[in-house]
Amino acid sequence: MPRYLEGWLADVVKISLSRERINKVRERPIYLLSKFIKSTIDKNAIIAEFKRKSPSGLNENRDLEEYVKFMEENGAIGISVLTEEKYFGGSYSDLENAAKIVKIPILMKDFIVTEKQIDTAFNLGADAILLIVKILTERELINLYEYARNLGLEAIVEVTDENDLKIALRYDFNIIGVNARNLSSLEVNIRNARKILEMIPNDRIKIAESGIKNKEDIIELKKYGADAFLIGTTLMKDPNKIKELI
Ligand SMILES: O=C(O)c1ccccc1NCC(=O)[C@H](O)[C@H](O)COP(=O)(O)O
Repeated sequence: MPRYLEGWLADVVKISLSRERINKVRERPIYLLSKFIKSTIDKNAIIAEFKRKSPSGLNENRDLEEYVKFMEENGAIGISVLTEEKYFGGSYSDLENAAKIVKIPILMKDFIVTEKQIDTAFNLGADAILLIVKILTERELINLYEYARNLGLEAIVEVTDENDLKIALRYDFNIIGVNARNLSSLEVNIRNARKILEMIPNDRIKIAESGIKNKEDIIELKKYGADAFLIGTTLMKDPNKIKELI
């Protein structure tokens, strides 16, 4: 059973626990996110996120196919697709549709607490999944990580504070996401994210997530060790921004 949670997080985990596995034969090769990030030298490694709405108040209904195609054509090295339905307006069909279009890594962005969700990610063509330290027990985190790796998927292990990071660094998770957004209060604290980034050893791939608005934010986060940048709201509001952020 995931960790004790309150409010919307408890609700979103309860929904995750009951989501059905989608049984479908995977139709695309696996594109390793770690490889794409490590081989990005001449530009910023941007993972462009598709999310229609969010608890923080985003509400942007764009054409998914157009968005993901545009991001790939303009240099994004990955796509994050929200598949959580209630709070983010996402769906498994969004993931399936994105997988038919792009030839760059796709992250299934959801609140993953079951193996069924990881099976669905693999079957629908995702290349990576998100494992959020804040909502999982350590045993669940390890088990789900190994389950994903056994399918050939990579996992971004997401931390939001020093306690989460202390847990994540006990294991050899090779991709760590630092979310500047507090998942309960929704407050975005870039300063805190920079402090967490600095605490991560350089043998891990570090992804800065949330609150990235402009090139200055990227330059600053790079100074603190970020290798890649997961950007949703800024790009959903104005996809052309990718041209100045890349
Ligand atoms: O986006 C939200 O409002 C949100 C609220 C609570 C938990 C997670 C949330 N979003 C998921 C994410 O981590 C972000 O979508 C992602 O990091 C991109 O953030 P942003 O560029 O600030 O949209």
